[in-house]
Amino acid sequence: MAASTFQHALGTVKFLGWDSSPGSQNGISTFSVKMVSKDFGLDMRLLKRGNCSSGSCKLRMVHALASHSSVADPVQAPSNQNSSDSQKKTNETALILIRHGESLWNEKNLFTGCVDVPLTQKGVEEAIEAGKRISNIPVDIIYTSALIRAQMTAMLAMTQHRRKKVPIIMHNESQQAKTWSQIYSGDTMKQSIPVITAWQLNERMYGELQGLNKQETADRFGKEKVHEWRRSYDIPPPNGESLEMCAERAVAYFKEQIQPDLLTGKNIMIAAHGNSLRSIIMYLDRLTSQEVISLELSTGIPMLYIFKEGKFIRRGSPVAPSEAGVYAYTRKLALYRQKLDEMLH
Ligand SMILES: O=C(O)[C@@H](CO)OP(=O)(O)O
Repeated sequence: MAASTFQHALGTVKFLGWDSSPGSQNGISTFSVKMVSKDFGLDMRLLKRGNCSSGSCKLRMVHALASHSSVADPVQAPSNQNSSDSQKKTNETALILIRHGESLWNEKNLFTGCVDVPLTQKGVEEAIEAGKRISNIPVDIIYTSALIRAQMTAMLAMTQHRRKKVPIIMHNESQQAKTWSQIYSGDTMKQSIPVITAWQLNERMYGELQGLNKQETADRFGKEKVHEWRRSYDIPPPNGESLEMCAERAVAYFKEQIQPDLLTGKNIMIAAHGNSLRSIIMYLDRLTSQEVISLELSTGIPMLYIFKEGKFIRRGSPVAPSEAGVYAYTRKLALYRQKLDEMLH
């Protein structure tokens, strides 16, 4: 039989054909399928025995196998995993945005931009506190920037999550990195959350201000000039990116990579930066370039959105893991939390 592909919610499943191995004896045929999951960057070849002979039967078995190997949460997450037309159907999913905790250069009041600086002790504590606040909200995929302060924040926050899945950074930078970081257990995968890193979510590149002290720069160039560089929409700092330029790549990435995951029912957390998140919030909340100027984000504060019927509904920041308002708002979130309670008691 010619190789055929099958579209599963988790990725593309490719039927590679019948195997002529000893498994095809005694009327039991062996067939081989390959599953390429977008979520896990997974490229897994599986051998499965089956006794089907018709093409449709084979495809059904391939589907069953793909479902078996999926990262679907045994706690019924508020997603449409059981729906065959989940691509089109209306979903209600959670989107958490979190700016990284305080970095060593935040503490020193230095322009940071794309310089890769780690968290301070306070930043570590902020990330853990943020994790407590979202510990009852489902997370299926994590997106972070390529910078360590956002990645540390995401990882530390997930140590507090009640579902206790393991966040795993996907290494797709080369074929070797991909191959060497593969997971070969479906069960282990079910207990994992893919962490996708993307430079497009990086902080706005601050050009020749990177490494300069913010106060000293204001003293030297004037308060107004520095405020214009920091908070105007379309005026870039010397040889750096304006917020508009940062928004072009961050929002394009959100629309092309993250929004399709939300549409297929995935609950997403994005750990990123002051300006890349301001850009994304401008898109989510339909802010004008005037309105975004006054938007300020604190370090380590998670913000929750519900994605429903193609719209982003801002829910603000859960103040505590048990905040009633968040769970009262959506039945699916309340149900998820209830299942966690049942599972953990
Ligand atoms: O230095 C930076 O990279 C950013 C975020 O800390 O600063 P600003 O608040 O000026 O955009």
